[in-house]
Amino acid sequence: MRPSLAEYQHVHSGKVRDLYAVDDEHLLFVASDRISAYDHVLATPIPDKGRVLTALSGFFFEQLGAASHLAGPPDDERIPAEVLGRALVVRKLRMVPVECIARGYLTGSGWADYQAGGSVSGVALPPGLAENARLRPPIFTPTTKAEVGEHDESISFAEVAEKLGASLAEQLRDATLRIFSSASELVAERGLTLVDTKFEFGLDDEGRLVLADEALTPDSSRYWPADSPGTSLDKQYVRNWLTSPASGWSKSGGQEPPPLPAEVVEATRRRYIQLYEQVTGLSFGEWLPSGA
Ligand SMILES: N#Cc1c(N)ncnc1-c1cnn(Cc2cccc(F)c2)c1
Repeated sequence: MRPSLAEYQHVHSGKVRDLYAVDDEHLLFVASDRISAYDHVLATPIPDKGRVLTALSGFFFEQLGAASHLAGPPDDERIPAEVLGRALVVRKLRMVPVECIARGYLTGSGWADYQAGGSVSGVALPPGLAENARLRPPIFTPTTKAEVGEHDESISFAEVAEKLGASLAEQLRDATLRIFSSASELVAERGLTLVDTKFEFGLDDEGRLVLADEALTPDSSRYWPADSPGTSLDKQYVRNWLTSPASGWSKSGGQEPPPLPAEVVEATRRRYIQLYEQVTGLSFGEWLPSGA
């Protein structure tokens, strides 16, 4: 008999994820169907988003072979029925207070930083690069972990080393770039470009570095179709509608975004499922709960 979610102590809620204590050594990492856009958590959930992102994390935790915080299978008996398929049991770690970002392309905030100063998180880049330019080799561009409502701020590798010590800083950089490169190769074989990603790491009781949080989901990463650089795969329908006259909303108006039309919700749901099936080669219809 599975426990109910109410039996677990709520630990933390982010914009789209929730964390509960299972016992002294384990947490329940829950992905919601909430979606954020333009720094707002939208009023309209995307059905199956939490299940898709959990299935993707589980896939990469298994495929990449890196030491991860995963502490049980997707149908672990400790997972309550109401979140089965969108929750994982994970080991409790001492979390490293740095967001570990790898970039294979110059886009998003990296492009903005480059335009402003010719570098990203202290990594100097050649002049004259265009937006979406490929970065060979990929670069490590860490940020702080901002408080709720604040934005993460770029920090240099030297600042990470000053904050955490040179050895741990080097481990974070090496692990981030190694896992990013492995995942990039894997998804490239499936017609996708992994543009950038944010990893979070923790330390276990023996002081070993362990991959935590979510892994290579569209919430922590950018993916492009390999033949269409710059095309967001998951939130394009939402962003296009929100910034179209049809929504009656303005990014700069200070208002909460309006609810999404059903067709935008369904198109976005299908995009998430399509990304999962393209990355994994598996049918999302086989993912939990399937009468588990
Ligand atoms: N992963 C992980 C993890 C771990 N394995 N051990 C200890 N702490 C964490 C942990 C603490 N905060 N977060 C971010 C986060 C995730 C999910 C939902 C939220 F609200 C917030 C992660």
